[in-house]
Amino acid sequence: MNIAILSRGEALYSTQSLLKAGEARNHTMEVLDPSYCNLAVENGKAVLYFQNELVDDLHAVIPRIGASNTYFGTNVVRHFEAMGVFSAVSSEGISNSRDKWTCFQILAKHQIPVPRTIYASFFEFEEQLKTFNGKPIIIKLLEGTHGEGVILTESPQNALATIETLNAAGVKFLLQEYIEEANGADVRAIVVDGVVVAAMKRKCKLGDFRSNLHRGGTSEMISLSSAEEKIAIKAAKAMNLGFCGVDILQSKNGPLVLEINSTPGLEGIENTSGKNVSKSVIGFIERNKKSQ
Ligand SMILES: Nc1ncnc2c1ncn2[C@@H]1O[C@H](COP(=O)(O)OP(=O)(O)OP(=O)(O)O)[C@@H](O)[C@H]1O
Repeated sequence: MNIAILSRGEALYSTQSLLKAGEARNHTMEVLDPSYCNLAVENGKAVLYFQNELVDDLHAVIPRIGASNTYFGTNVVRHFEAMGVFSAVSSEGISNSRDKWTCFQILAKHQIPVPRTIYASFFEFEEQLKTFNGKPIIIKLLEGTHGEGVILTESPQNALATIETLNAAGVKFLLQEYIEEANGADVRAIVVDGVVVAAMKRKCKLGDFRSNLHRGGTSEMISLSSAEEKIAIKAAKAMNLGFCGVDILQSKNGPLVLEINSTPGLEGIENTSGKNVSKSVIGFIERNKKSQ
């Protein structure tokens, strides 16, 4: 098969890992930078050019769309879908997972437990702060990533000052209960084709509450409980994502889905779990091709 990885970073670990996994299965692999894809509708058909060259020989794409390129990158994926090219990550799943509130709405629709979260108009936020009964509150930017844009406020006064500042800067955010018993850790499960293929526990560095590896967190191997495994699979399905990372907080009331990542980094998870996630993604593409 001819498979393209849609990535702006050919040298990145994740891109290289996917390239190698595809080549090991004798597929013709290439990397296309979505920023150089030109999209057209010609004679009623979706057509795509990479710079000036027509791209009409691909069987599948593996999107690795970064947060800084969500709008155009998702359009490129949607264009391939319109051309009948199989995408390992759906354009719908990418755009829905990038906006944290949209993601929570979809998870709620599918009865998937998440931390108590509030999105309200600025006029209502002060009232809504009271519903947290003076407990610490997490304030999150709707489109933050790598733990940037996640703030822990210890008191309602801090929360109000933060909210007023974000509002003055014109930034959209949500309020969320702080799951203290998670103890600065979360679980990342990688789901491919409805199966958890790898998992790890991430722990924050001393003095932080965010477990992101980009924020200096550390990771260790973990076996998921059956409740965690079920919730990860259900969340990926609800988001229509054939390949994604599901972040879970271990709360006293059971696992809570924190977020879905449509472009999960592969370096941390493959090295920590010892699992070849890329091989699973290529297998997913092969099975899909066979069932066509
Ligand atoms: N409600 C919460 N209670 C406890 N800890 C939390 C909560 N929300 C976030 N955290 C911690 O902060 C980290 C970053 O939060 P979140 O995953 O929402 O941010 P992000 O910027 O979207 O990260 P990512 O790069 O994974 O997309 C989480 O991994 C978790 O450790």
